[in-house]
Amino acid sequence: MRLLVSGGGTGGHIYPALALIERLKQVEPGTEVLYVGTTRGLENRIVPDAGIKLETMKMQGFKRSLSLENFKTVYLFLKSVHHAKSIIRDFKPDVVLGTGGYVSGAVLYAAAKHHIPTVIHEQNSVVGVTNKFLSRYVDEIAIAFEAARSQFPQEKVTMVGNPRAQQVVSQTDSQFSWTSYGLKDDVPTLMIFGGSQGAPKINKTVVDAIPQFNKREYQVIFATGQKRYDQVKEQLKGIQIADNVKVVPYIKDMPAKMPKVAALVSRAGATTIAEVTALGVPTILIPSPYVTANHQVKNAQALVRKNAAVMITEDNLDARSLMVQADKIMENADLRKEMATASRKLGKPDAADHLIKVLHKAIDDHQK
Ligand SMILES: CC(=O)N[C@H]1[C@@H](OP(=O)(O)OP(=O)(O)OC[C@H]2O[C@@H](n3ccc(=O)[nH]c3=O)[C@H](O)[C@@H]2O)O[C@H](CO)[C@@H](O)[C@@H]1O
Repeated sequence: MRLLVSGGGTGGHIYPALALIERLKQVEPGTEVLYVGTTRGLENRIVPDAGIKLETMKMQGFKRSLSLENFKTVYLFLKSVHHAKSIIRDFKPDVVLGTGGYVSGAVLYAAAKHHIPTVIHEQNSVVGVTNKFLSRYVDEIAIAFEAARSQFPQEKVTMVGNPRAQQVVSQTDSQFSWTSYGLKDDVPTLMIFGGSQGAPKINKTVVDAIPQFNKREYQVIFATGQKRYDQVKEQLKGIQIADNVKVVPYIKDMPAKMPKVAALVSRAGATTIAEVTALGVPTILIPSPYVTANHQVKNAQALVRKNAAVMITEDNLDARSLMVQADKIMENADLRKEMATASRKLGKPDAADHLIKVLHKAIDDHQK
């Protein structure tokens, strides 16, 4: 298959695309892939790291208020559609997949106008602006939460889950060892990160909690977000960090590591949730209050209702509330087992295979 993929800005849109590509290359070894991203998003690091060819375009989002910047946005969008058309002419894809972010808006719109089969993947329960716009033009829409179905033209929708779920469950036998971080393999590990970019409030709270984490029997791996690492190091000045706590900018190759954590503290982004439910990782979710229609709270509630996770709202987050929940879970293996079982019931560990079927359906329907 010749697959053109576009999704950008943040890890939650990029990792599902990469997981799909990895699986597609396994089942269809002749697959050729080209990825189109923005010049600024996380894809600039993550996509080439995964050995996938990346083309970039300059994009920006709309401002909510009327502003001159919006004219620039429209100009950049039209320029990107033009650029995307030339990429499509050169690459000649069989199908184009969009996983969200402004860049996928331009690429999928151009592909649909070119009569190339198109599929979008929506990771969230509340549909993103770009996918909402594209839903009129594309052939197929793959979703990961049932709640998204009614927000799209229903005849195009198929439930697939999130391909990243399949990727993490396929690596549960990885050789990864916590000793590579200076931690131990026989001690329960609590992993902490605030989404793919880190979250200042979570970071500050963890910094405040470090004197207590230092004294625990469990160990902690804390990723601050690449861009926020220097700020956290500044906050950490004068605070002692014991051997059981490690602070890093970013955790690469999460599919090898997440199966080896006892519990996770994180934002409630859709891709993170797909990973933890596929693996059954007990989770403390701190939804971002800065996202469209508060969708992370809805993501989190789906797990909390089934006792697969606990939620701390950002309003109630401080070192004390974090430690209460962290200790409750990390110091009780039976509770972790119960949460893991509940979480796994919500997982969709064959999502990539389902999405591949949808790609083929789009191709086949065009040949009819
Ligand atoms: C602020 C914002 O707009 N957030 C959105 C964004 O979140 P965000 O990009 O944070 O996405 P998710 O939480 O869904 O995914 C984060 C991804 O990054 C990985 N990871 C994280 C930290 C790290 O050090 N290493 C690493 O690999 C996680 O394992 C996961 O695969 O996209 C999601 C999916 O569309 C949405 O649900 C979120 O609401």
